[in-house]
Parts: sequence; C-alpha cells; structure tokens
Amino acid sequence: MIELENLSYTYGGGELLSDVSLRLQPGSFHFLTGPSGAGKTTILKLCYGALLPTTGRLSVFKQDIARLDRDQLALMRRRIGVVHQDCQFLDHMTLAENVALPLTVSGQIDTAQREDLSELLSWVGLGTRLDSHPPELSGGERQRAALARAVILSPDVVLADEPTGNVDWEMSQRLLRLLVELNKMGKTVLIATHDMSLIRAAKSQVQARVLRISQRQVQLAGADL
Ligand SMILES: Nc1ncnc2c1ncn2[C@@H]1O[C@H](COP(=O)(O)OP(=O)(O)OP(=O)(O)O)[C@@H](O)[C@H]1O
Repeated sequence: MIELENLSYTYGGGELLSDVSLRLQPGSFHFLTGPSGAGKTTILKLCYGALLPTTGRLSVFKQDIARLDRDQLALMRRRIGVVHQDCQFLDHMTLAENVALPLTVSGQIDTAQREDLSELLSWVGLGTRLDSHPPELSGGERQRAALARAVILSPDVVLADEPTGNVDWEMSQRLLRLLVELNKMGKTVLIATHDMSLIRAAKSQVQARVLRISQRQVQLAGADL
C-alpha cells in the first residue's frame, strides 16, 4: 500500500533519513516511534506526498509518487486521511464545516449532508457539537474532530501524527479504540507517537507492529515493548 525503498530525505541541513526501506501492507496497523526530531512527522509527510524523497523510491497504491502529476497526486491524497499533530482547524468555521472541508474542497459540497456529518461526529462522541467552533473544544475533542475529518472521504489509509499528544489516558484510550475500529474496517493505520503506554495498550486490541527511527533509519522494533 505504501512502500519506501532506500529512501533518504534532507531538509537542507544534514541528512535526516538515510536508506529507509519499509512496507505498509493493506490493512496493517503500525506505530512509528523515535525521539523528538527523529523524523516521524517527516515520514508521514512523505507518505501522503507533502514531501518528495531526496533519493530513493516511494510508492503509494503501487504508484511511484515522483511520477505523479498534480491531479494524480490530489487523487492519491484523497485516499489517505491525515490527523495532523496540531489538528489545523479554521477557527472561524464551525466544527461541521471544518470536518466537511475535505468534501467541499474536492467539490462534493452536496454530499456534505448535515445528517451524515452528524453521524460521523457522533461516532467520535461529538454529535451535539456540530455548530461549535474549534476554540470552544477541549484538546481531546479537537483530536477526535480531527480524526472525523481525516476519515470523511473514506480513505484507505489513516496517518495520525501524535493523535494522543495533549490528552489524558482515558481520552487516549478512546482515540486508540477509534483507530483500532478503523483498522478493523480494513483501513491501513500508521500512528506516529512517543507514547509507549499507548503502544502497549494497543497490543491487546490489534496486531500492531512498531517501527522505530534510530540513527536516521527505520527498524522494526522487537516484541519487548
Ligand atoms: N520544513 C523544515 N525545514 C527544515 N527542517 C525541518 C523542517 N521540518 C522539520 N525539520 C527538522 O527535521 C527534524 C525532524 O522533524 P520531524 O518533525 O519530522 O520530527 P519528529 O520525530 O516528528 O519530532 P517530534 O516528535 O518532536 O514531533 C527536526 O530536526 C526538525 O527541526
């Protein structure tokens, strides 16, 4: 589904990622961990085509990302839902409008029916908050809303960048359950996190593999987490 082959990436300073190879199979559930600044967000950005590899090959849905034109890249991105680290909401818009944004941007305004949005927001426990504005939400509510927005186009892949970064244990478990539910629906899930307790909790719910960035490379971690 997503395959990195001998990929390196540099922002202009030193090389951040070097000779990285990894493969995310359809329907798999992975965590990506590593110290702050190791390159977790960078790998997610590469996976959804926001960055291109400096060298090496990245294929998404069996297509070499470097060969895609703008329209093909846009189509590819619609199949990937992203939960950004900072949620990235537009504060002047309501929660319903924010969550529907991927639909409106892709010209599917008519399909953004209020009942569908209500159903989606109910799934993340925000069914009564359609008309709230992002600044009125707690950290956990914002994270859940960001997850709802990430899946509104029914993506095949969900990438989540520290989705439990600013929430308490109970809320992180709730978010985890939602991500596991998405995986059980067949979606490929990749979660970047520092949170080892989240990883341990996931292991009783889903067959999760753990990738660790160390010394510019990505390795599959052992079962000793
Ligand atoms: N646009 C950019 N230009 C230059 N350097 C960047 C850019 N974005 C990230 N970096 C640098 O690349 C390194 C990796 O950043 P990245 O955000 O991928 O790490 P991370 O593992 O996700 O970190 P964290 O856990 O703190 O979120 C950091 O040293 C960061 O400062």
